[in-house]
Amino acid sequence: MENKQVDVIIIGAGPGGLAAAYQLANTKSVLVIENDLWGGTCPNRGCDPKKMLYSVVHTKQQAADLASVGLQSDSKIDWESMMAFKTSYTEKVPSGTLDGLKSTKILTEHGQAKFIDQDTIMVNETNYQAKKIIIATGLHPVTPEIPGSEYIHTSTDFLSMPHLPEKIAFLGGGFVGIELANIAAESGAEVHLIQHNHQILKAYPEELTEQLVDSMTKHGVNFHFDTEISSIQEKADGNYELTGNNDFNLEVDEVFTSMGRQPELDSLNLEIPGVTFDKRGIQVNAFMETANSNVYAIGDVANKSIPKLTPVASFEGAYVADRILSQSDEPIDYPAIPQVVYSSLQLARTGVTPQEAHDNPDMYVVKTAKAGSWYTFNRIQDSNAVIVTVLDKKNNTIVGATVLSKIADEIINYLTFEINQRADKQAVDKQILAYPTPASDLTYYL
Ligand SMILES: Cc1cc2nc3c(=O)[nH]c(=O)nc-3n(C[C@H](O)[C@H](O)[C@H](O)COP(=O)(O)OP(=O)(O)OC[C@H]3O[C@@H](n4cnc5c(N)ncnc54)[C@H](O)[C@@H]3O)c2cc1C
Ligand SMILES: NC(=O)c1ccc[n+]([C@@H]2O[C@H](COP(=O)([O-])OP(=O)(O)OC[C@H]3O[C@@H](n4cnc5c(N)ncnc54)[C@H](O)[C@@H]3O)[C@@H](O)[C@H]2O)c1
Repeated sequence: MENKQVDVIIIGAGPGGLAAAYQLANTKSVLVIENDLWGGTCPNRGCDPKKMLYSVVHTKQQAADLASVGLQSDSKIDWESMMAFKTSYTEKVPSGTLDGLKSTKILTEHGQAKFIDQDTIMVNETNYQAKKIIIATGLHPVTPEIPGSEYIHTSTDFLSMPHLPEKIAFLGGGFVGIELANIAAESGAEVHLIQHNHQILKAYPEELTEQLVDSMTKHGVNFHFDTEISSIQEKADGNYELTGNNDFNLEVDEVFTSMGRQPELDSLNLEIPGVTFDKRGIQVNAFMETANSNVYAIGDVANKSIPKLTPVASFEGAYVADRILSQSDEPIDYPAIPQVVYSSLQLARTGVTPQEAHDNPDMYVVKTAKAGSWYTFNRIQDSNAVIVTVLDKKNNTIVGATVLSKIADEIINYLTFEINQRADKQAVDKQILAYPTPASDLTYYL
């Protein structure tokens, strides 16, 4: 057994771990340990491959919406070519990430990391000791504990499926279920989305999630609300029979879990450094320190009521690196965080929610714009566009926004920027922005 010493060990080479590693690498000796794909979830089996498939699907959906205004097209998705396009990107991610780390003189180990002492990690028969250790091991999909659970696939399997099955079920209508159901249905599969209660995407206002359900239904997704699957049986023809409450019964070619993700903590031996955790992740304080102040947890694996997203993981990685370099004595301070669900319509939100605003009428005003007939949205036949803004009564600046539109991703970024800049109408009106664009509407939101 070899023993080595470094300044900082980072477990997990996803967006969180990598952001910390690069920021530390100039002045510290850094070891990054990864047990699977270099780059982590987002570029290998999350955001990036998903959005490549979505780009193709979304263009088809936009073309169909413009049919009534002169666009004649009969677009069809060829799953195999679309997957090849995705793979042309993802196949280069692990080696590209590893090359990047090596060229920055960051030490790397491929293998399962585990604590064997408060400050020592064992990987591949080597013990590495460090003053500071950062855990950035992310999440993995939850699978229900029901008979037949071994037949259930995950989002990772979906994003590398060589062929599109004819009939698919997704268990759970959160981010993953909604986004993948849209891709599968638009690509030609019969899609069933099973949600155990009455609302998909519970963090969003119900009026808007209902509109998204209407839109997705028109695009071929079959929703089954208040339905919980209790068993899955393999049939003689290789199909799967799903059985649930209220006599629910459905036969499909493939079934995917999309009912949430849980922290990746297996075999880390967290009791050795005294790091505490629960089913929502590793407990951290306002400095991202765990119960052992020399061990940090960042990104998806940290138990925080902050959206679990790539830019959040990178933000936390950079923050912890700053702290280790003694550049920051301040608790982590998040700006407004935008979240977007990419489906037949995009549903996005940032900052103060309409619900929080309704609960605090002395502080906030809520403005709802049914914007389908505005020039920007009419031009792209986005007749369902809704923009809900929350304004701070004191200074009339935007502090929150929720957007349902085909271009909600773009609009929410502008609004997030306005929120973080605390821009009032005067500040926005001082800008000259290209016209006609979604940004040229910014003045109307104030
Ligand atoms: C289908 C899907 C779509 C998504 N789409 C978006 C999106 O559009 N936008 C967005 O912002 N976010 C999206 N996300 C979320 C995003 O991928 C995560 O928030 C982000 O990857 C979190 O980064 P992380 O560094 O915390 O963890 P991860 O990226 O999960 O990286 C953790 C790494 O740690 C490794 N690891 C785990 N245990 C060990 C161990 N014991 N030893 C060594 N290595 C270990 C893992 O193999 C992994 O590579 C999506 C997620 C999924 C699943
Ligand atoms: N566009 C994005 O930013 C994006 C995309 C995908 C994933 N993500 C990240 O990944 C995380 C995980 O996404 P997710 O969709 O797996 O989880 P989620 O928590 O967003 O959604 C899970 C859904 O499954 C439902 N559910 C739970 N148990 C069920 C059961 N037994 N039967 C039927 N439905 C059930 C829940 O009510 C919920 O609607 C997200 O919170 C997000 O941070 C982000």
